[in-house]
Amino acid sequence: MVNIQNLNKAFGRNQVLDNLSLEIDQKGVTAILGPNGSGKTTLIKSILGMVIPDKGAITINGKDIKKDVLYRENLDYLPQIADFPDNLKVKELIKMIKDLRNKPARDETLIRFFGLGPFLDKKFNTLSGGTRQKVNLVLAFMFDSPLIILDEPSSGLDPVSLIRLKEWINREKAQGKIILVTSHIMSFVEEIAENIAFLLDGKIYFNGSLSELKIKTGREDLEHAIAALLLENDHPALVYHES
Ligand SMILES: Nc1ncnc2c1ncn2[C@@H]1O[C@H](COP(=O)(O)OP(=O)(O)OP(=O)(O)O)[C@@H](O)[C@H]1O
Repeated sequence: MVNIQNLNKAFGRNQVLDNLSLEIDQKGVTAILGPNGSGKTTLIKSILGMVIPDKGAITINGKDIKKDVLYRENLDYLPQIADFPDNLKVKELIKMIKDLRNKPARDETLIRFFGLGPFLDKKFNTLSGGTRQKVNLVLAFMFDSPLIILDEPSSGLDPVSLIRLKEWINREKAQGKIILVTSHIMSFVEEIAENIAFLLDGKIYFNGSLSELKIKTGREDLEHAIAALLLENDHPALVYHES
């Protein structure tokens, strides 16, 4: 269970997270949604300890993450933009991460699942964007952690790979894991997520099930439900000026 209490984070004068509180105790997928720049990645990185909040507390399974750095042993993360050493082959990269974590890994199963066999001897930085994303997915899923955080996991994937990703996420859900996902692809979110946390202006504007969100906004699909939330709030993300 992830509990976030009164989190504040500013970059200079830009107050990105403004006393944000959120409790994620449901197993399955919670999608963290919000307009560009609303702070989704900042929130995720705060959970990961990669961004240090100005104020507030985060606990995972009741333990304050500031006091227990080992919590990251049981957490896996897919970054929006992965930055790996240049010139490493895919198999060397996977081995490096396995050596660093020193835990049993399901890399072979995942390599087969995402069809990465032919790319193992290629250098990571020479791969196409979608193939790189599949390597990132292998790295994110291979340690079988109970908490998985995926920042834009569908980015760059072709339709077949996207179906595979949804299949894999469903497998993880069936094992009772907590999965946090950000995505701007609402059809993807609608297929995988049970819960929606919607960020606006540094706060959680909506937190509940997908069906509650649709009922609240009177919309049948997530895309229109989100647009209705922004409209309700007269949010600048929906204002278009012709110049
Ligand atoms: N390291 C940083 N230094 C300064 N400003 C930052 C930094 N990281 C994020 N920001 C700012 O914080 C705000 C929120 O950024 P963040 O990446 O968390 O948004 P997001 O909701 O994930 O956006 P997107 O949907 O575009 O990925 C933005 O205005 C961004 O410019």
